[in-house]
Amino acid sequence: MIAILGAGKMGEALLSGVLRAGRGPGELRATARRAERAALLRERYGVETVSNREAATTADVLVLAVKPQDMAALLDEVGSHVPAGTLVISMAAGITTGYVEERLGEGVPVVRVMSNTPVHVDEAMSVISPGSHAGEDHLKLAEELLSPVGKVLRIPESLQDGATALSGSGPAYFYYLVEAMVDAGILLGMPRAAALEMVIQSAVGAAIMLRDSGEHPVLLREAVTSPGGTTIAAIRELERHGVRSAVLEAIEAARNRGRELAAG
Ligand SMILES: NC(=O)C1=CN([C@@H]2O[C@H](COP(=O)(O)OP(=O)(O)OC[C@H]3O[C@@H](n4cnc5c(N)ncnc54)[C@H](O)[C@@H]3O)[C@@H](O)[C@H]2O)C=CC1
Ligand SMILES: O=C(O)[C@@H]1CCC=N1
Repeated sequence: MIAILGAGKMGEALLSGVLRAGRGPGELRATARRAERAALLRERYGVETVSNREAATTADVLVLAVKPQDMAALLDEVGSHVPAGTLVISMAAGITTGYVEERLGEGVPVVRVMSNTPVHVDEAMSVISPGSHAGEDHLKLAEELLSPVGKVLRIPESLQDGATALSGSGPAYFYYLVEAMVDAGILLGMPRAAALEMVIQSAVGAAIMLRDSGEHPVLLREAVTSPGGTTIAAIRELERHGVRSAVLEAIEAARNRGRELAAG
């Protein structure tokens, strides 16, 4: 049985993905802080909602999906009740496997995951790392749970905060760019709906070409950039305003913030 502790945005998305992948609601449990939230999860997915303690003592796989700031309290509540054979999967930004392990009984295996919101459409990027008691079987189990909702990649835990900054937060950067491009359309006198449609379809087309063409992004951009044409006029402005450097610094800042989160 898989229990999701703190089924908020990410926990619910994973829950619905696991159900879409063919598991029955009887194989899942969820916990929530508020009674209305628990009722909504029961109604929407047909899963049983239980207390954190009950989930911790009965699950084979325990998914911790609370905010990093709530992790200490959750682990204080359930840590000593998790049997040694349970796989604990932590989805929180910044929280290390060591942090989770030291709040559980000796030898409980922990896998750290950084996923992202496209889990809603089975296009997540999930990056996993084993803690000190997790072996190949535990990683395989985590992969089995996450692969129906997107891609899964194994990385060393030292790169997890970087992955959080790059792919965990990644969708937000693309949405931000879309927002800015739609504003540019408004500036040029486009109706908002038309601007939004043009930008979203360009984003979808570009994303599918990036994924499916096998071409490097530089070559794809060069193919759009005609000599003396319109695209290079735009690229010159992006370079003049230091957008590439801003992206590097922004993602580094996100990585650094991830490092701070476990400290509370
Ligand atoms: N939102 C995102 O794009 C991503 C979030 N994450 C990580 O996923 C985790 C969850 O994030 P969201 O789903 O966005 O947050 P959220 O706030 O939507 O969900 C967390 C849920 O946990 C519940 N909760 C807190 N303490 C609890 C407790 N002791 N018992 C039961 N329920 C409890 C809250 O009421 C809330 O519903 C975070 O650790 C975050 O770092 C990871 C990747 C992407
Ligand atoms: O902003 C955050 O802290 C979370 C982690 C990755 C995406 N959202």
